[in-house]
Amino acid sequence: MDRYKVIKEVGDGTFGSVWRAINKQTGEVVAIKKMKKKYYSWEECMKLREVKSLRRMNHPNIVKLKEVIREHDILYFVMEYMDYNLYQLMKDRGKGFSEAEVRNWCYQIFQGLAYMHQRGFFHRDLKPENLLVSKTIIKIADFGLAREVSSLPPFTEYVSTRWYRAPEVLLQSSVYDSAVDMWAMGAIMAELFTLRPLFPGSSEVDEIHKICSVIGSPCQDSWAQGLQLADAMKYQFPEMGCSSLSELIPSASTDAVDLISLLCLWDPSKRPKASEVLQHRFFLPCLYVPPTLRSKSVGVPKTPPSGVKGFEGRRYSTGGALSASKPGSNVLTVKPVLSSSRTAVQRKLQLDRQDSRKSLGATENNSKQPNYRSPARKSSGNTGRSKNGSDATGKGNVPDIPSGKVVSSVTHKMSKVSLGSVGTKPIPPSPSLMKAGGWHGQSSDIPSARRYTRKAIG
Ligand SMILES: Nc1ncnc2c1ncn2[C@@H]1O[C@H](COP(=O)(O)OP(=O)(O)OP(=O)(O)O)[C@@H](O)[C@H]1O
Repeated sequence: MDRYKVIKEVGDGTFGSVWRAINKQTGEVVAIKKMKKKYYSWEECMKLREVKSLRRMNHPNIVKLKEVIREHDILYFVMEYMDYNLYQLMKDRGKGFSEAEVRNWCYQIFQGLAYMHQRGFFHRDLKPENLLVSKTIIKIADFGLAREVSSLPPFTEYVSTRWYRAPEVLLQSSVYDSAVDMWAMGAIMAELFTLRPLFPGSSEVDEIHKICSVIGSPCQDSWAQGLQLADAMKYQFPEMGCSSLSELIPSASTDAVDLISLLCLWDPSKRPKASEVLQHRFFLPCLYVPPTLRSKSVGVPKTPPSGVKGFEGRRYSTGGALSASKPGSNVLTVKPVLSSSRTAVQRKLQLDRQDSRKSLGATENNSKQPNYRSPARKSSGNTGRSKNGSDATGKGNVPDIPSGKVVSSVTHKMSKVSLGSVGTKPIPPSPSLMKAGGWHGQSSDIPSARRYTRKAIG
C-alpha cells in the first residue's frame, strides 16, 4: 500500500470503505476499497465473489479491478476511479433525466450486463449506488454479491437491495438467474426519469404490495410459478389492478414505458435478456456501436426474439477479453488476457457476509431497516439509505433510525462522499457529451412535487 497516497474517503459501504488515492509511481488516480472484514490467507481472498467475478471482467462498462492487495490481514481492492455514483447524480438534480440521457446511461449498462451475463455471472445487487459515472461513461460496480450462473442453487444467503429486488427473490425462490438484474434495471430506468424509486417498499411485504400496485397482481397467466411460491410460504398476493406506467413516468416515451414494463414482468422467464434489450426500439437512436462490440460473441442470440413487441431486428453483441491474475505474495495484479481457461477460480465462496436472509411477513426484522417515507404514495412504510447514501438493502446491518435522524445522518454521510472539494456539488455530465446514443428523445420537466427526495429520506 506504500505505493499509494490516500486522498479521501469517497464511499462507505456495507463491506468496505472506498478511498480515492494516487499511485505515487504513475500518478494514476485510483479507488481503493478497504474491506472491513479481516482476511487471514490469500486463499480466503481468492474465494471472494468480488475477486472471482471482477477479475474476469474486461468491459468498458464494468469497473476495472486493477489489483488486490492483502497487507496485515487487511484486503484492499484497487480499482479504476469513478467520479460519482448514479444516486449522487440523481439526488442533486431538480428534474429527471431526459429520455436521451436515460437511453445513454441504460444502453451502456445493458452492454455491461450483456457481457457479464454471457460470461456466466449475474450481479444481483444493481442499484443506483452501484452504477458509477465519470463524465459520460457509466460502469457497473460492486460485485460483492455477483454469482456464477453455473453455481448450484439453492441461493440462500442472497439479500439484495429491497427496492430493486426481483419478485422471485422476494418470494424466496431458491432458483433464479440473470433476470433479477433485468428487474432491477427496469426499476432503475423508471427512477432515472422520475427521480423516485418505482417500488419503494418499506418491508418485503410492502415491497410486493408496491409492485402489485404498479404492475397489477400476478395471475396464472402472468406468473403461475409465483403463485406456487406464494402458496408455499402461505402468502397471499393483494388483489390489485395495474397502474398506468405512462402516468407514473410521464416524461417517458411509449418505447421507454414498453421496455420498463418488459423488464418488470412478474415472470423472470418472460423478461428480455440484456442482449435482447439492446435491440429494443427504445435503443434505436443508439446508432453508433463501437467496432469492439460488433463482433460475434458467444451466447448472444443470433436473432431478436421473434414477434416480441418493441424489439427490432438489429443485432448487437459485446466483446472483450477475460482477465488473468498473477498472484504475488501480497498483491494480485489483474491483467487482460486472451483465454478464459487461465483465470478460473472456481471454489465456492465461504465468506460469511453476516447476511441473514429476510423473509416475508412476520419474520422480517424491520428493526434492521431504516425509515423511509415514500413521497409518491404517502406510504407510512420504512426503508431508506445509509452510509454512502445507499441502503434499503435489507442486508441486515443497517440500524433502524427515526426518520429525523436519517435526514441528518444521510446528509452528513453524503457530504462525506461528495467528491472534489468539500461542499462542491457533483456536476452532472453534459448531455451533449453523451456517446452511446442519439438525441432524439424528448426532455420533459418533472413537476416539482415529484422531485427526487431520497436525500431527505435516509
Ligand atoms: N471505483 C470506484 N470509484 C469511485 N467510487 C467508488 C468506486 N467503487 C465504489 N465507490 C463508491 O463507494 C461506494 C461503496 O462501494 P461498494 O458498493 O463497492 O461497497 P460495498 O461495501 O459493497 O457497498 P454496499 O453496501 O452497497 O454493498 C459506492 O456506492 C461508490 O459511491
